[in-house]
Amino acid sequence: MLTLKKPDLLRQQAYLNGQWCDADSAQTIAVHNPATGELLGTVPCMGAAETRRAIEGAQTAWGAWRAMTAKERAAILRRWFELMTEHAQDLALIMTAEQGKPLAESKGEIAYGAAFLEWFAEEGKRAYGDVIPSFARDRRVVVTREPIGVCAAITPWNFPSSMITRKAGAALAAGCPLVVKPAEQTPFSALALAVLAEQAGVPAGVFSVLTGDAPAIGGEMTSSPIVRKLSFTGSTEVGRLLMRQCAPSIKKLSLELGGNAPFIVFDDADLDAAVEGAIASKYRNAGQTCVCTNRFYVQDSVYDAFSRKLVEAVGKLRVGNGLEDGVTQGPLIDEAAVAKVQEHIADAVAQGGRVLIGGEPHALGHTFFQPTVVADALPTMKFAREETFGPLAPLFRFSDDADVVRMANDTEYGLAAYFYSRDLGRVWRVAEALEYGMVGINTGLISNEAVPFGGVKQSGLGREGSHYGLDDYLVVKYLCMGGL
Ligand SMILES: NC(=O)c1ccc[n+]([C@@H]2O[C@H](COP(=O)([O-])OP(=O)(O)OC[C@H]3O[C@@H](n4cnc5c(N)ncnc54)[C@H](O)[C@@H]3O)[C@@H](O)[C@H]2O)c1
Ligand SMILES: O=C[C@H](O)CS(=O)(=O)O
Repeated sequence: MLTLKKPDLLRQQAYLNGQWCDADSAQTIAVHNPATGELLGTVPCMGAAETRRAIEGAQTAWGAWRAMTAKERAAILRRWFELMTEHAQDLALIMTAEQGKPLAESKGEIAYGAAFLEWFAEEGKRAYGDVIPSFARDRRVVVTREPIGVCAAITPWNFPSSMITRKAGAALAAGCPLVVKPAEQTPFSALALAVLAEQAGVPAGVFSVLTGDAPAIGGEMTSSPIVRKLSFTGSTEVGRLLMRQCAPSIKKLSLELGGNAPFIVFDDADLDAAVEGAIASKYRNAGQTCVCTNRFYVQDSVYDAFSRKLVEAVGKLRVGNGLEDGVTQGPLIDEAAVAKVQEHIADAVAQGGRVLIGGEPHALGHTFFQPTVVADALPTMKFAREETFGPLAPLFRFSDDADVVRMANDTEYGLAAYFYSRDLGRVWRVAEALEYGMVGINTGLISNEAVPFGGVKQSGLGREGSHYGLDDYLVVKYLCMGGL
């Protein structure tokens, strides 16, 4: 069982309109530790009725929340940030227990997630409008930016804390209340955020966390006329479904969806730096991030050297329970995730792919999997088109720049891309030709609260973080004052 300095951070009730409560049906969902299979606890299995109450509570709370000054809202968000920072160790322990990532990565996510509260506390004070030179002598034109209203959010298991604060920070700073449904695999991180939100002074109804039946809760969020905006982070498949469900009520949408990131190593790359970036962008969270590299393209003349260096670095990764010191790769989230990785490896080998390291479930059992590198990858292999979402690095060869850019862009996704080159002209040409929302150049780590995070094509809509992220929770109002 978890030993926390602040034991009441681990809640087995949902947080609705300032109250901790069970499901109307008293039904619960069990939550297990993916590293050990042990039962961590249960959370309420809520549905449409509880969701409706949370949305109505948010509508009730909205008036007073939007009437606060941006500075007053900022003070509460800042306090929430401070409490997250103060309790980072406990929050990280909860996250590693329910999601599996190494404790160091969990601590990193808590700091990253808290930073969105800190960032948007300040950004909310800069929701500037405009005064536009009038089109008539007797009129004056003013533009204001106002909170869109009650917002709903549905978030994934792979970053169970920061994917919530990335939305909550922007929504609350803009003056909007937010109702959140976290992933069923990782509810405790979300509920711990609610404990600290309550302590920070977030008023009842401004931030609620529902756990339970995803289609029922999502169905209410997407159909309620009170909900003006939905922010979703998760798979492209579910994103499409939610987009369809929101269409009848014309909700504003933020969609942070799937990816299939290319990682291009040109012949003029610093290979040691490229390997460091490859490890960071491929094996973080055991390959379970939306911006993880899914395809490595290595130029012919450096293919063997890069492959050798990468295999050497992958061999140093240590697989184990994320609570153990020195572990750098935890388990995958569930058996389905393991099966997907095995399917992609088997498909590649059947087409001539060569496993250079790994390739099998780890001897630790459960959902641990060996960090894997496969050489001689081909465009006909499944990982060329499907997001693996696991610790598998396929190595494709390429000859010239135009060819590799074409291959890199040959996907319905467009979230993140990476490449290594030290030729300035090549850097600009390739950066401008890649059809992605985010491009890492000579780096494998691009995420931060101050940058516009998001994709193009079927990786989503909108941006999170940065000053762009606030726009998604505001609407523009044009005031025309006549008779002057
Ligand atoms: N672009 C990003 O920022 C980002 C971040 C994290 C994860 N992802 C993507 O998410 C996927 C993996 O995460 P996942 O397995 O949690 O995704 P998922 O789409 O299966 O689940 C995400 C959330 O949607 C909920 N959900 C599922 N079906 C639903 C329904 N019918 N109605 C309402 N809610 C529903 C789940 O309960 C969960 O809370 C990957 O494709 C990954 O690339 C993207
Ligand atoms: O899985 C996608 C998240 O957005 C991860 S991160 O923002 O790159 O940390």
